[in-house]
Amino acid sequence: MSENSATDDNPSVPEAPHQDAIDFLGASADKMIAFANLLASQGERRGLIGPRELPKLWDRHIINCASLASAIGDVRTIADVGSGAGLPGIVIGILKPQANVVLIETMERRCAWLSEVKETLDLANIEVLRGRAEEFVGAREYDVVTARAVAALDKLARWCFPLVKVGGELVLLKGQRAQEEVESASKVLGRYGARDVTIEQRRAVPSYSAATVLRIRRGK
Ligand SMILES: C[S@@+](CC[C@H](N)C(=O)[O-])C[C@H]1O[C@@H](n2cnc3c(N)ncnc32)[C@H](O)[C@@H]1O
Repeated sequence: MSENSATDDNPSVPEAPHQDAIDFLGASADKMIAFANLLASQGERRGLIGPRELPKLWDRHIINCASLASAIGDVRTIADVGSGAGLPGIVIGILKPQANVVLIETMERRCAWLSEVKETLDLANIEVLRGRAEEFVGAREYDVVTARAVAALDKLARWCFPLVKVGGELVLLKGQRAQEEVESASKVLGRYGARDVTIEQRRAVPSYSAATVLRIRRGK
């Protein structure tokens, strides 16, 4: 287990996760720390994460995504659209080894990164698909589709709802304007019979920040 701590001299060393994070992660802790360390050592050079984000890697990124993962029940199939550095897709894949987690990402070099992380951490439940979410419509449907920082909700719903099974859910990390986004996207949400819309401040680990999680169920 890593004993690293962030220092001004070496910003590529992430802070060590708090003890309550280790407790929350349980059997997933070693792989999550290994993922954080990969991001810290390669993320900036590979254009995945800004240098100023590194000291906040656990709070703003890993635990933020873990809070979203904690909103997802025991489902079999999950797709994360626009995974980028693996946020939240890799975090979900580590926390939910029983689920098949598909990472849909359009940029080739980000897909290369995601595939390397999958191999390095031996994440057999993760699959990386290169392309835009819209290109995969009709191929498969998922119990849950997730996304963080990819697009505004009206666009995201158009791309992602066709990938969600009827009765399944979109589970999104959003900002403070989540409610406004829901109102602006009402037309497209109506097209997919959206129901059970909830916006929740979710904090998987008490000593870290809460995440704004928006959930919308697909109707008929
Ligand atoms: C701002 S980054 C966010 C990455 C990551 N979700 C995060 O929170 O750090 C947005 C990512 O979405 C990808 N992307 C944008 N539109 C997409 C689409 N239609 N289908 C799949 N990926 C998309 C981009 O290539 C980029 O990697």
